Amino acid sequence: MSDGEEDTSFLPLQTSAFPHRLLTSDLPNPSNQQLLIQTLQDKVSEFQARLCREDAGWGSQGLWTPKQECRASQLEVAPAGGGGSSQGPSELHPAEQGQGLQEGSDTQNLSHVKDPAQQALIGRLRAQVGLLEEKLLDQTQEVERLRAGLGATDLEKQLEVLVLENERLKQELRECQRSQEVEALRRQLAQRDGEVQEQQQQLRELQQQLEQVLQEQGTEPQLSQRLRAPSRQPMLPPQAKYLADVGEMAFPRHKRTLHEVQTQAQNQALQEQLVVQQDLFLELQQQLHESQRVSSQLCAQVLAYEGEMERCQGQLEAEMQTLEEEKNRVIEEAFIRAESEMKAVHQNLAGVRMNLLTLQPALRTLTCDYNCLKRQVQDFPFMLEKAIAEAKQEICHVIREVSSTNRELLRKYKREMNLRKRCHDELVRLRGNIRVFCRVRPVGQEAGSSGSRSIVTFNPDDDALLHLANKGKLMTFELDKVFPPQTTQEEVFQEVQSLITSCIDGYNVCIFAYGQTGAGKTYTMEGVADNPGINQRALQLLFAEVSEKAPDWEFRITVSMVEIYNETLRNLLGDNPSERLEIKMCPDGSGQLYVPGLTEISVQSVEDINRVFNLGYVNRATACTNLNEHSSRSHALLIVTVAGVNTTTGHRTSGKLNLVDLAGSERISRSGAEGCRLREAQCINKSLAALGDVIHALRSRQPHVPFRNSRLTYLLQDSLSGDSKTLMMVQVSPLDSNMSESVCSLKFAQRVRSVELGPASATRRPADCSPSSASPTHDSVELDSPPVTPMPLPISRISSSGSISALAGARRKSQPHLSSD
Ligand SMILES: Nc1ncnc2c1ncn2[C@@H]1O[C@H](COP(=O)(O)OP(=O)(O)OP(=O)(O)O)[C@@H](O)[C@H]1O
Repeated sequence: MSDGEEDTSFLPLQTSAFPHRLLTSDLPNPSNQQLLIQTLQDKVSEFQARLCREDAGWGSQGLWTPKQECRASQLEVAPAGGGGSSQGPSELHPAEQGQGLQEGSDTQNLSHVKDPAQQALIGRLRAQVGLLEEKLLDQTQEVERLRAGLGATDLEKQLEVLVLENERLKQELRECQRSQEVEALRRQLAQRDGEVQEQQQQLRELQQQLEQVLQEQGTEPQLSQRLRAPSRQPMLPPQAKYLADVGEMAFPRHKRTLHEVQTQAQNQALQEQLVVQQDLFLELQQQLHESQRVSSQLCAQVLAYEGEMERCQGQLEAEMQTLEEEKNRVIEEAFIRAESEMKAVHQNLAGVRMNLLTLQPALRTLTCDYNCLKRQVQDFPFMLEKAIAEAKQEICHVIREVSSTNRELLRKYKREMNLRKRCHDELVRLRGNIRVFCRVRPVGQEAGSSGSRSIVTFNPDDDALLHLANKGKLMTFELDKVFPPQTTQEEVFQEVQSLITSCIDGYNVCIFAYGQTGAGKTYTMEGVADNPGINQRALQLLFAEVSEKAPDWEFRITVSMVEIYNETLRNLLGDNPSERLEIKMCPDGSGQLYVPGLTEISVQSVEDINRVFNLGYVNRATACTNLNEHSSRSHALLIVTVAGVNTTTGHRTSGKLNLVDLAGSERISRSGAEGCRLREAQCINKSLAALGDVIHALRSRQPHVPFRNSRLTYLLQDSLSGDSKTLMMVQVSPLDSNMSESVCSLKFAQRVRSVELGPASATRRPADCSPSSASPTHDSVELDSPPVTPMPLPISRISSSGSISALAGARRKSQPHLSSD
């Protein structure tokens, strides 16, 4: 070792931080620590044992050299600095060193160690090791306790893996180092042992030689002899041999010199051996440095692992702290929540208790009710049987009462019906069986109306008055009802529907539309497609009334369509519309009239009516070239027969509704007609005049009614006589261009209506009328014919069944249709 080089191989272990930190660290596996400590202790012990052996070897020779003293002083003073080697031989005696060993450490099991300093050092180390082992055990138990309390976490698992890895690396390192060191130490030990033995042998031989030389100083011959026998001193160095030779020559003078030389030679040899030992010692020191360096590395690793473990433990503790705080917080929240819930539950419980207390009386009441009901249920079959029997008796009694009441009601109903009919008859009688209405058509829709103005005015306070401005004079006409131009078809029909329904009761009814051409007769009777007139509405009303009376009454409604042109009667629903029909006396001697060949078609719905009207208009069109012209000059009759039977009483009724669209009432002088037109006009005027005469005669209760003056009145004889009801609808144009015709029409209406009504005659119902009354039998009966008692005219004694399905597709444009709705 050179001066200034710091030898730390013999630093006291208690001053090093390594063992303390190693043992006080929180290593998870104490067995690893113990193993490491044990390894270090073994190394120290082995090194100490080797030193002891060396010391023992030196001590056995009884020699103490300054070098040995110097090494001992280095063991003690090395921590103070690196000048141990330069301080020279220590003043400390070996005996004092042994005393220090006994005072400073446990000398147990250290008897083999001669060096007291080493013994003290080892004792202190062992004491530290024992102290640290106790600390380590405590730490290990603390770690185990924490681990048991926390359970395995990810951090702990990671720590365990690191520890296992650390242990494995340490083990490998220890095994490697131990095997290398043990091997090296063994070799060194063996070498040192050999060298020591060889040196001891040489020393023993030198001592023997020295003793012999000393003995020979007293015994020259023995010395000379020994000096002459070089073969016996083969180990003497050449200098000694040379000195022996010189001694032999100058023995007395060089005896002392020889002794000195030999001593020097021996010292030199010992010096050389000491140098070798020092080299060996330096080598061992280097090995110890190497071992300490490895130990330092291991300590660094252990420190790193300790840091890692401390960090992990810190994290673990922080996590535990966080979990603990979280647990406390959750427990506190749960406690608060549980308290509030408990409070709510207590409140609910209190409410439930209150409800329970409240419900108990109700429960008792319900229990009583239940028991009562139970008894009632048990008694129910008997009560039910009894109640059923009573109910049956009561029902039978009620049925009997209802039957008697029904009979009484039926009787009252019949009486009321008769009373109603009598009242109606009385009303009609008071109002007159013949009524005259006037309808003024609107301006602007008449042919040739341009430049003309209205001359008709109305009285807003009296709907029976009509004023006509004629050449500066205001003519006033009084009728039963005046319809101004704005009157709708529905309003007109409402005024006539009472007449129509009376035919269901067995009355005969005639409704005439009278007026000049274009005054609106056809519009009033037939109407237009989207606004039907009286014909369609009358049939629709009849259907409604008949259905209302069902099932007490069964009705059959039949229709016939007839045209009278130039006093010729034609069947519009027959197969041959051109065929002329005749009005004949019934051959059974009843005196009733009938029209042989007149077609009657039974209708039951709106669709049937439309088909009948189509057929009538088609047949009317085929009989003439110009339908419009022809229609203005012919009378069109729609004859509706309503026959009913009471399903209860068997009472029968039969009424006839005649809806007549008369021909235009123009004067011949105005039209200037000639030839055929003149004959047409003559026929029209004749029939219209005959109609006026008949109505006048009927209204004035004349004993003779000239029915036979025209085909029209003759055909309608049964519907005009007796208690039949007649309505004359006079159509008037309001234009001044039609002034004269309007005046004529209104005068005709006035003449018909102005007849004074006579005392009420004993009218008879058609069903009650006796057909035996005398009636004119000749067609040429004039107005002065003897009075006749009106009687019904049986029109269709022989009727051909009309085929509705054979209707042609052609249809007159103005033909209105009833809606099936
Ligand atoms: N009140 C009314 N409202 C609206 N239009 C009417 C009215 N009266 C008549 N008309 C119209 O006047 C025209 C002639 O009427 P309509 O054919 O009914 O006369 P008419 O008296 O029957 O003639 P004709 O004697 O030639 O048959 C028709 O187009 C008809 O639609």
